[in-house]
Amino acid sequence: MIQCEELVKIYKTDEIEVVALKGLNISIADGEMMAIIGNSGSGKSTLLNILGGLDRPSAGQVQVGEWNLLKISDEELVQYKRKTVGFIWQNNARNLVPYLSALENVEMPMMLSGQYDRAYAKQLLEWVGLKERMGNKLQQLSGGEQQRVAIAISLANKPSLLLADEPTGSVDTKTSDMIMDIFRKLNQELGVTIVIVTHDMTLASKVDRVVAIRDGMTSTEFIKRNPNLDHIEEGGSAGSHTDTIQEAHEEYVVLDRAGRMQIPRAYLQALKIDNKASMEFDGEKIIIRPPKAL
Ligand SMILES: Nc1ncnc2c1ncn2[C@@H]1O[C@H](COP(=O)(O)OP(=O)(O)OP(=O)(O)O)[C@@H](O)[C@H]1O
Repeated sequence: MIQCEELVKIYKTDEIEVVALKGLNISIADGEMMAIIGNSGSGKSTLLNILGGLDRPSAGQVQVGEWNLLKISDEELVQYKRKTVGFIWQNNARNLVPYLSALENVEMPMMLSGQYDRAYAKQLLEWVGLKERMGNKLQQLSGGEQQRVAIAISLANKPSLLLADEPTGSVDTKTSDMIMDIFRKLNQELGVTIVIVTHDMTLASKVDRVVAIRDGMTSTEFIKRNPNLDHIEEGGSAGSHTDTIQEAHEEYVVLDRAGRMQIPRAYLQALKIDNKASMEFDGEKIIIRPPKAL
């Protein structure tokens, strides 16, 4: 579904240039539900905004389904945003209207795109557990309920890709679990591809694949050892909220096509490796050491 190669994003202001993505590679399969983690400023939102068509890449390749987002025209981009992609933010105040009901909020984007369908709007609100509250005005709903309205809105145009930037950032654990359950249901029953950007490791540990971004590039990847654990967890007999990524997932370092990889700064500092290292292949493994003293 998504293929990014050597993706670069440069923000230019009057004085400075910020290189937010520095040749990022990532591919995400059709129907996958995965998470992206990384420190503040590592480029997560920049990547998500590019994938959502909210921002233009500076160089590299980025393909989402049939769309080449580097070459896409402005008119096509409007179509892309309407038809292919749905977006959920941490703070949804900007795309919810407080004096309209939950149902009206979901119907509005449908009207704007000429695909008005009240029955479907109701069905979406039922999906997110708001059947009884759909007539309530947004301002009468709790933060977690509003977030679920936002999820229903993001699905109003039947997107095949759902992008969520810190979707559980401002809700409690119970609502966060509920939102993850909704995502899983959407993913499994409707086949929507879901990409979640998060700081929340508990949430990240619930998806099959987690990709870490460091300094504008993908650095490590965590793959769940037993993808079936989630289903057991739903029944309440396995898994727990204290699951960390390390417990449930195997960690791999990401290599790009040219064989480049990122070595964590902490390792380099511990070994006092600065701008070069010695590398040795012993037939089984590769050993990286500080350079020999000359
Ligand atoms: N519109 C912009 N203009 C200039 N620089 C920007 C802009 N947006 C982001 N940046 C810079 O690009 C880099 C990556 O930012 P980004 O928001 O993608 O990080 P992030 O990983 O999502 O961080 P956070 O977890 O704090 O949201 C940062 O150095 C940021 O300051």
